[in-house]
Parts: sequence; structure tokens; C-alpha cells
Amino acid sequence: MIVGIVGCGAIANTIVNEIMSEEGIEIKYFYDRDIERAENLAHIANGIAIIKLEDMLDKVDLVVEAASPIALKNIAIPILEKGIDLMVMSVGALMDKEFRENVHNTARKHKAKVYAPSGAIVGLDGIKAASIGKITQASLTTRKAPKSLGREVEEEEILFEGKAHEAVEKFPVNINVAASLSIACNMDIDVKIIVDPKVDRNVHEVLVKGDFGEFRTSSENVPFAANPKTSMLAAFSAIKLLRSFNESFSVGT
Ligand SMILES: NC(=O)C1=CN([C@@H]2O[C@H](COP(=O)(O)OP(=O)(O)OC[C@H]3O[C@@H](n4cnc5c(N)ncnc54)[C@H](OP(=O)(O)O)[C@@H]3O)[C@@H](O)[C@H]2O)C=CC1
Ligand SMILES: O=C([O-])CC(=O)C(=O)O
Repeated sequence: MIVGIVGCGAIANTIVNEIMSEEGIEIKYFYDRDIERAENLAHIANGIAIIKLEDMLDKVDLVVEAASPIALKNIAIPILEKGIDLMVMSVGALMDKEFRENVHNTARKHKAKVYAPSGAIVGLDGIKAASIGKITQASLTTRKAPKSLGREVEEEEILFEGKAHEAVEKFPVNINVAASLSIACNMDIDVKIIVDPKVDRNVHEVLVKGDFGEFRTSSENVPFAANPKTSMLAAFSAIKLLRSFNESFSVGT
């Protein structure tokens, strides 16, 4: 599998450092609006930095988007129209219903697949199973340190309380997980975002209720030093999903 990456920041660097060249996965093409970042990563991976997305499209089997929701909106359709699979980190963009339907239809028409790794949250496996019955309630409470949210506060403060579609608009690079949960639950979930000077982790608490019963998950994620908005677990989930394409045994939904 030849892989191209769009967005050469915290997640992409972790993927490359972990996978490099593994049997069956060759991460070869790198694109970023900052060409230097693409070149640095290409150098580490012994790959190729490209100056426009089209330069990788006839050469890859899968593109990993690890850039931004706006980037995803620009690149998803041209990638899928070529029948290339797409792994999406900036899931928040998919809260735009029209865009999500377009992505869905284009993928189906061109026999491409779209994957969204579980990212920085815990519990999507259970939600997928739970969605066989009815899910009646789902919420996410996210607590991050001021530097993760780009705020300066002395005391904890609720920055946002509302629905996921609004959360991803207001905090596009901090709360993609709300979109993953919403898509898995098939509802616009309730979201609360708290800035808290007492935490140094990215904390995500998920509550889901439905026919199956109810569950709560809580993760206290180590943020990347280079980008404290993003949790290490998010990059790890992408790596695990990439590796799963080569595995013949799978556990969990
Ligand atoms: N699903 C999940 O659970 C999670 C998702 N994420 C999301 O994943 C994405 C990547 O995260 P992360 O690696 O931490 O981000 P980084 O900011 O560390 O890296 C992203 C890179 O992509 C570049 N970029 C942004 N927009 C474009 C564009 N339109 N075209 C080309 N390059 C672009 C950025 O440049 P510049 O610096 O100039 O913007 C930067 O170099 C983000 O959208 C983030 O919000 C993060 C954590 C969890
Ligand atoms: O990494 C995290 O903790 C969550 C995050 O930034 C996102 O969902 O966009």
C-alpha cells in the first residue's frame, strides 16, 4: 500500500516515526502548505515532498489527511474521484451534512473507502455496537489546558456548551472528536468544552445511553509538546488503523 500524507504536523510526524517503511505500508508522498514541513518529513521517510496534491494522486492507494477541516473540504472529493481511499483526521468537516453526503456518494461511486480513526476518544467501538439498537443520549465533555485552547485563564471556565455541529465550527482544530461521536451515534451530540489551568492533559469524557444500557468513558490524553491541542492517542489510532489493513485478525467492532 502506497500512502500519501496531507498535513505534515504532529500527527503525520508520529505516523512516520512509528511506521517508516513497514512491510506492506510505504509512506511515500508528503504535502503541506508549508513545503519545508513536507520536505523534512519526506527526508525522514525517504519519500517525496510534492507541491500540489495532484502530484500524488496517480501514485497512491491511500491518502491520510492530517491537516485541517478546511483542507479536508478541499481535497476529499478529488481524492475519492480517483478511487483512492482516504483516512480522515479532521472529522469536524464532516458535520457539514452536504459535504458528508458528497463524500459518501463520491466514495460509493468510485469504490473508494473513507476511514476515520477513533482519534483522541475512547468508546467508539461500544457506540458502533450500541447503534444496532437505539441510542437515546450522547455527550462529550472536553477539558484542556489553556495552552491547548489558546486561552489565558486563572480559573476553569466553560468555553462552550451546545451541539457538536456548532462546537466544530467554533473550535475547528480542538474538537473533531465531537464529530466522530456524532457520526457514530447518528445524532448531533451535546458538547461542553472547559479550559482548565489545573490540567496538563486533554481530557475527554463520553456518556452514551441507549437500548444497550449506558456507558461512560474518560481518557486523560498526553498532548503533543509541538501541538498541545492534539493528543498522542489520536496519532496512535491512525497508526493502528493503518496497520490493521495488513492484519488478518481483528478484535473489537
Ligand atoms: N480525530 C481526532 O480525534 C483528532 C483530530 N485532529 C485533527 O487532525 C488534524 C491534524 O492534526 P495535527 O497533526 O495535530 O495538526 P498540526 O497543526 O500539527 O499539523 C497540520 C499541518 O497541516 C498543515 N495544513 C493546514 N491546512 C492545510 C491545507 N489546507 N493544506 C495543506 N496543509 C495544511 C498545517 O499548516 P499550518 O501550521 O500552516 O496550519 C500543519 O503543517 C487537525 O485538523 C486536528 O484538529 C487532532 C487531534 C485529534
Ligand atoms: O486531540 C484531542 O484531544 C482532540 C482534538 O484535538 C480534536 O478532536 O480535534
